[in-house]
Amino acid sequence: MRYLTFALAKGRLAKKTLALLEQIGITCEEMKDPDTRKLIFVNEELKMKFFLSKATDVPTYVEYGAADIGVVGKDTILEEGRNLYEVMDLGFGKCRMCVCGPASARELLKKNEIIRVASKYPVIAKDYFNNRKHQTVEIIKLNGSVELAPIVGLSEVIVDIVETGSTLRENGLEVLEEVCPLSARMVVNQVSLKMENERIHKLLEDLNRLIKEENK
Ligand SMILES: Nc1ncnc2c1ncn2[C@@H]1O[C@H](COP(=O)(O)OP(=O)(O)OP(=O)(O)O)[C@@H](O)[C@H]1O
Ligand SMILES: O=P(O)(O)OC[C@H]1O[C@H](OP(=O)(O)OP(=O)(O)O)[C@H](O)[C@@H]1O
Repeated sequence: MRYLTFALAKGRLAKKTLALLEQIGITCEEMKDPDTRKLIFVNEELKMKFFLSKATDVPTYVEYGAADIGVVGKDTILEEGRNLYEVMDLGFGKCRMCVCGPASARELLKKNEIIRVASKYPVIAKDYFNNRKHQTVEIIKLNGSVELAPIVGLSEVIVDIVETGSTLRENGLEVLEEVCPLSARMVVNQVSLKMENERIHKLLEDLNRLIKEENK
């Protein structure tokens, strides 16, 4: 039997991803060691391999088949635009992609004026405003602390993730429009879904059952 390889996003989603897999009997003890510098972990019994990578790289590993299965946020899937199958909403890591800014920016969005939009997610931001043909926007790519942009005058608004809303509140900003809801998703390589159909379907069935029970 060949190994089934999982690419998991490190960071915020990692802990819950590992906990979810553990609940359906997919474990890898070695991976839990916080001091390990190892990058890939093997469960010989299950014939499975696991690695954690930067979230934005998960869709790349899965598209090329270096991983059969990936777990990553919907935001990353949309931004990376890779060829893969999104097979399941895992129901954790819930947040929203929003257009945010100071309350005064509301008027600019209504008036269809030219606006500058700062974001870590230039593709999502561009797609969102492209659908509004009447508004011209300049997208400015940032790599973090995006809320700074309207405060220091880099942009009028931002497109960013909002979870609790604390970052916005503490910086005098608010949600102006919602782009889409987000959560962690399972993605599968297109060839693997055919070649490893049985094993992947069993995994999806187990996860579905678990998620349904948890939501009861
Ligand atoms: N409050 C939140 N802020 C950001 N991402 C969140 C939040 N809640 C859930 N998520 C999910 O977690 C993922 C981000 O995880 P993480 O914060 O580890 O990465 P990151 O900050 O984008 O990475 P990096 O620090 O490498 O830029 C997002 O892709 C999103 O799907
Ligand atoms: O609504 P909240 O609960 O405040 O969460 C949202 C904030 O968290 C994320 O930033 P992160 O901590 O990943 O830092 P970054 O901005 O440097 O990416 C996101 O980009 C928002 O800034």
